[in-house]
Amino acid sequence: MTRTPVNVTVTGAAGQIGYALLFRVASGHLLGADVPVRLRLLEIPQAVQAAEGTAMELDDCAFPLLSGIDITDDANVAFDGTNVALLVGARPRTKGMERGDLLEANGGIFKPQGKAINDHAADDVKVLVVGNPANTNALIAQAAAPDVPAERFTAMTRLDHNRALSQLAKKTGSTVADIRKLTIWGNHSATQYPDIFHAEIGGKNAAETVNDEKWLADEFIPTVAKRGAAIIEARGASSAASAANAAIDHVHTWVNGTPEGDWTSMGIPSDGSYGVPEGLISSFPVTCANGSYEIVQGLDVNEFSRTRIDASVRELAEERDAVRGLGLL
Ligand SMILES: NC(=O)c1ccc[n+]([C@@H]2O[C@H](COP(=O)([O-])OP(=O)(O)OC[C@H]3O[C@@H](n4cnc5c(N)ncnc54)[C@H](O)[C@@H]3O)[C@@H](O)[C@H]2O)c1
Ligand SMILES: O=C(O)C[C@H](O)C(=O)O
Repeated sequence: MTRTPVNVTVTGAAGQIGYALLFRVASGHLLGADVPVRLRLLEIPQAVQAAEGTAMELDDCAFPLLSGIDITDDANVAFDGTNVALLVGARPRTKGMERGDLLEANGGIFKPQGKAINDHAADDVKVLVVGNPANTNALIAQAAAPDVPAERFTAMTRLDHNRALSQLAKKTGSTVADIRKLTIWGNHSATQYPDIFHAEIGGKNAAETVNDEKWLADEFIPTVAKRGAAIIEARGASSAASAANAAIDHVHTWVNGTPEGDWTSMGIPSDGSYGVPEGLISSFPVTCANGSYEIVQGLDVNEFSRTRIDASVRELAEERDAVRGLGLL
């Protein structure tokens, strides 16, 4: 193998999502079937041994693209030279909690990790925050990394995007492959807004095809927004395989681009577009090309959408103020 391996750091490597994620990173699904990777696994000291067990299994898969695995409990080591950082390690919520309830428990993880990324990561580092509350944790990490361009810090709303695709396909008797230009706006929380007004199904406008505002307001939006809680209720544990899959999708699209005529949803630092205050990490419709993303501009936002986007953005501002109060920003 002649190509230099890409360093991929995964935090929380011994957790549920870590277990579903690492094998796909190592087999080429994250970056491409011709891109060798070196894995850097970060865990808390008590879970290092479990991460070593996973590393043994990774070895046993004999993945041709996997050039090595390092395991550490030191963030400065884990992020040394990292090109892609997947920040998964954080506590998941349990039944009855909202993701925002994790702010205090998890927020403290992301400031030192942001600093370690600032001080040690490769110049081209791309960061995806999965640990909840993902948007605000990404904001904390980004604020602690002033030397890294802010736009490299992103939060995962691709799971919400994928959930919305599936719900819309079911409702309309289409397949997810028929659907384009769906958007998740705002926070990865119960206030998020899955928007089908610009989406297309087989080239036709999705909202017109559905033609059922009651379904949109009372079924589609709450089903997507509360899917995480429904999974916790049913499984007794938060989503893991679908979350890992969405993390793979997020980074793969960021690196390899969105298909012509489509876009995706990513939590990214706002540049003020669509009235979202600059700096908040909010989900937007984006296109990706050449390893960068751009917000899709010029979409007409109707009143139904405006109210919902504003509510979710308000929550993001409140979360930002709360972590500022905790000294994390
Ligand atoms: N954004 C999303 O769409 C989405 C989807 C699913 C889950 N999540 C979130 O992802 C996070 C992880 O979920 P999980 O199911 O894998 O949880 P888990 O409890 O199974 O695993 C978390 C792992 O993180 C480790 N960890 C804790 N603190 C750490 C630190 N400072 N550094 C490194 N590792 C650390 C723990 O030891 C544990 O192994 C949760 O916060 C969950 O809510 C987000
Ligand atoms: O809902 C959760 O707490 C886990 C995750 O964010 C999800 O959306 O499944």
